[in-house]
Amino acid sequence: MPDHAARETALFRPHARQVLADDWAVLTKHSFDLRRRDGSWQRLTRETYDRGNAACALLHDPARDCVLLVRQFRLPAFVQGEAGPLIEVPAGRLEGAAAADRMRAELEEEAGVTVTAMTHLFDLYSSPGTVTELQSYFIGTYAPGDLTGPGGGLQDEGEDIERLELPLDEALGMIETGAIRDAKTVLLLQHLALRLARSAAGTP
Ligand SMILES: Nc1nc2c(ncn2[C@@H]2O[C@H](COP(=O)(O)OP(=O)(O)O[C@H]3O[C@H](CO)[C@@H](O)[C@H](O)[C@@H]3O)[C@@H](O)[C@H]2O)c(=O)[nH]1
Ligand SMILES: [Mg+2]
Repeated sequence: MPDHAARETALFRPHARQVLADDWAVLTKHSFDLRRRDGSWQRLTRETYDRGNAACALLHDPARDCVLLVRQFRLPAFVQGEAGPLIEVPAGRLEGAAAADRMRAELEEEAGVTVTAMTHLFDLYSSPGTVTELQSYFIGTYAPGDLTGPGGGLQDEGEDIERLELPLDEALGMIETGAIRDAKTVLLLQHLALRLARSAAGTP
């Protein structure tokens, strides 16, 4: 990733940087001057957590009107009080690869699906107050014959991922009850519902 935090702009003047942790991801404390809207400069410190960029994808089977999701244990959600594993769309870190290529590989690894038709929607910040991550969102279709592998994730990386196929309406209902509360998953399910409603109404 280019080092934009070292760059002086009309808004931002870097002052000092300290790496607080450099292990799984990099936690950095930045000191910088920020130009306020009245033209004055203010010295600030902020921390960034850099775990690279990521991609996520929602696959829909139009014939059965169901979606392909995964369920896995997430420690940060458990720390927050989540009782069990989280239901999510397949997703993964890019590790330097192109987003579409990495996403196809993640779909194989996590959900055992070989995807043919997939469209890039947009790139969104996951949590821009803290995390540098930009996440590429994809949507696509699949059929039962595309479920060619076992999925499950990489055991030697500690992954134990369950594949779920749910009717779209049931998945949308699970957002209302709180059974699905991973933000990227909610966003993609609602995006799909909106797309299908617009296409049924003949709206482009
Ligand atoms: N050793 C170690 N491994 C970690 C750590 N954090 C995560 N891992 C492991 O690293 C792997 C990363 O798997 P990916 O599939 O590449 O990423 P992801 O965790 O699914 O990330 C996606 O989903 C997250 C949850 O919604 C998102 O936060 C993230 O942005 C991304 O979309 C997983 O095996 C995970 O357990 C850590 O601190 N240390
Ligand atoms: Mg993953």
